[in-house]
Amino acid sequence: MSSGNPGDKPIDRVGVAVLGCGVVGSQVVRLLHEQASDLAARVGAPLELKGVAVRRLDAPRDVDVPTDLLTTDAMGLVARDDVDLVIEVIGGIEPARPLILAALENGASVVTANKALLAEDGPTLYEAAEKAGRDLYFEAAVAGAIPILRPLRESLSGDRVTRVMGIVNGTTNYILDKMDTYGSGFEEALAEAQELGYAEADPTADVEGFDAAAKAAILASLAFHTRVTASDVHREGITEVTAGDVASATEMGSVVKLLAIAELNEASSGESAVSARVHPAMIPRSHPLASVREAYNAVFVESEAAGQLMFYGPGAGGSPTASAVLGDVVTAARHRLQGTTGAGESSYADRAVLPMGETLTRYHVAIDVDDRAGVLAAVATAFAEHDVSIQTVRQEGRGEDAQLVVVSHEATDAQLSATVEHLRTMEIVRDVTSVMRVEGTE
Ligand SMILES: NC(=O)C1=CN([C@@H]2O[C@H](COP(=O)(O)OP(=O)(O)OC[C@H]3O[C@@H](n4cnc5c(N)ncnc54)[C@H](O)[C@@H]3O)[C@@H](O)[C@H]2O)C=CC1
Ligand SMILES: N[C@@H](CC=O)C(=O)O
Ligand code: NA
Repeated sequence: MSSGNPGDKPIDRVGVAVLGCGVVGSQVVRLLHEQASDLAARVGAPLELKGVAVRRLDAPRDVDVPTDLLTTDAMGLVARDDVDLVIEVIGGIEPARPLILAALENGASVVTANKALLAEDGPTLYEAAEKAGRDLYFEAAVAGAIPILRPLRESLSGDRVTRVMGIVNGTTNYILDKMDTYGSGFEEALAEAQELGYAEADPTADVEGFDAAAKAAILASLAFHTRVTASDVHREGITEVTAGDVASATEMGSVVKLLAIAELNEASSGESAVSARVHPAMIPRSHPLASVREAYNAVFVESEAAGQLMFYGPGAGGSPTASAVLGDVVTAARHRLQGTTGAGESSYADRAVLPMGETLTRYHVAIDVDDRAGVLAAVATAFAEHDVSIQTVRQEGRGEDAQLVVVSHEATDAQLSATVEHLRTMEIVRDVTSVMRVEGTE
């Protein structure tokens, strides 16, 4: 805890502005109203809603807002002297960034759910908060309602986190779960996820892995006390995942999940470096993350002293996300009343980010081959030429339908992808039908 701004005048109520009244904003406004007396008791003073900035005054919304509180002038609302706390739930980079910066400059604390902005330009915002002596909280930005950032920032700050692996995008988990459980098509499952309010305004952010990559950057920064931005994160989405991949995973007793992984590795220099990546992977059905269904999220944290911890819950949707926002609001409002701030950003470690090619991983490769003598040996030789050791090989079918399914031991991603390229050029290989990383096994 540090002192807020020495020039602050004491306040006996906390003026709140909400920017954006969509899926999340409408639920924040609802809870501010419905839980007003509990929130006041927890904060120690009433939270007074001063205004709600919207794009269109006459748009339909999921909450009734008194018309005198609605405004289309978000910047004007943020500039008001009676606004002590700004909740930004517009999303995206502009105009969220200038609004948050203006709020902090004007002496308001900020609570945001905006992972895209934090992962792109977090340091600018952290510095502005530090300079203003105000809080900047963003628990809702990663894994919705699940308390994960505060545990990393506070509860685990006495431990040494070594790995964070999670399902942090509800939309893609919903789609993969529907493909796995009901054999649903991709488009149909995405439309359902949009209907349920899980998807981003542009669902490309979900299905191409941008949203999960932003969250991976935030998780890596907090877990390893360093600065990782979204552009440092290796990113692959789920648009290339086929029904064949899902079936191949089922054959293996596994399931396909979009994973966000942040871990401490050793760089070629010998220094410790951060690996941050988002990609689909096969995990065994016995792994705790395999049972994460629908739009639920879960984050698996490994640390030196605590061992393994798992955080699980609703990762998307208006009401769950509003729960995380309100938790931050209570803390920031309390600090504002007490004239203090919480622990700020901790990025003392300044670690390098490991390129994906140097990251150790494992591959599952399904190959259609000619069923004749020497095929298995030729495939094994291709793996050996790239110094990749094979853990298991399974042959399925015969003749025209022969297929080899190979699971490798750990190797660098560069070695593994070179092996796959090599296989594609071999005369006995008719097609490489499924390539996927494998996680969650020894
Ligand atoms: N929907 C979800 O499940 C979750 C969303 N988030 C994050 O919460 C934020 C909000 O997301 P949603 O509510 O889902 O998006 P949304 O698109 O439903 O809501 C955003 C609202 O902001 C309004 N808006 C746009 N420009 C504005 C402006 N200049 N002034 C005032 N209002 C403006 C839009 O009209 C819209 O109603 C995003 O950062 C998102 O990434 C985080 C966790 C979960
Ligand atoms: N679009 C996101 C919303 C929460 O962050 C998701 O699907 O998880
Ligand atoms: Na969260």
